[in-house]
Amino acid sequence: MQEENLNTQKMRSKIVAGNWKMNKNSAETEALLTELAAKLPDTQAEVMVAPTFVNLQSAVKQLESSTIEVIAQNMHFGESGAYTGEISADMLLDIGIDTVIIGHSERRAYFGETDEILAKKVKTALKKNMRVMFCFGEELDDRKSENHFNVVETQLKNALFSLDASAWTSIILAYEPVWAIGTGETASPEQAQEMHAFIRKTITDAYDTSIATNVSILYGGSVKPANAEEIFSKPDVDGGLIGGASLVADDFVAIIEAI
Ligand SMILES: O=C[C@H](O)COP(=O)(O)O
Repeated sequence: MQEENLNTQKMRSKIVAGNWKMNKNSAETEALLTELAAKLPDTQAEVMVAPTFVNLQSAVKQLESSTIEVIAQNMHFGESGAYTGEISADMLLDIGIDTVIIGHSERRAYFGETDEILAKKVKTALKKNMRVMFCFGEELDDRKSENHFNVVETQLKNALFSLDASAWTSIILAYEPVWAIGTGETASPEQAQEMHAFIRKTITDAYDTSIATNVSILYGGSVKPANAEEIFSKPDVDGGLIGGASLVADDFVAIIEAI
């Protein structure tokens, strides 16, 4: 059993991703990427950054010779057409981006993205052979009423559980309890581990153990240099999706070092 755990641990990637949200103009983006590339520690983890749409293309060019991957914060489910203000999967691919965040709680809360919309986005991204970093997580009321496991299970089921088993090699999960995002509140390492283990069990029930053990599950929500190591030490936590702390090179580097 111990041997099996070691093997399965090796098979899934460790990932640290920085979601810059609506921060950093072009000069600031270039400066932060320059600093990050210079300070990037030796790591087995995949390191990703998600600048704003307008700076994606220059970021890709700037990081051409770096191992840091540039990813997108969002995309539309349509392939092209009359969707004013939106960006398609093909447009991202065209500038060298093949990983996209889908389902961030801010997209759900402020832009009305429902499970149904997210399921369509996931489907389009996978059809285009993109990798999806799918975000989900409960709100404070769900946690208080101890409904958090049900909420998370429903979010996964609605957006992901109709996918073919083969699609799961292109899925990264990011569990982000909404009450811990940008609030300074963090789920305790034990709360994170408890939920991540539940997520793996839910995937095992819906698919099988192999898919569940091979999918990377990141934790997001006020990860900082001070708490990263303890959170990342939990067996079912495979890294983090970092907001605020990814905007400061030294903090992001310290979080990468913690994995
Ligand atoms: O996408 C990142 C998450 O929303 C976490 O943000 P935060 O680290 O600022 O809490």
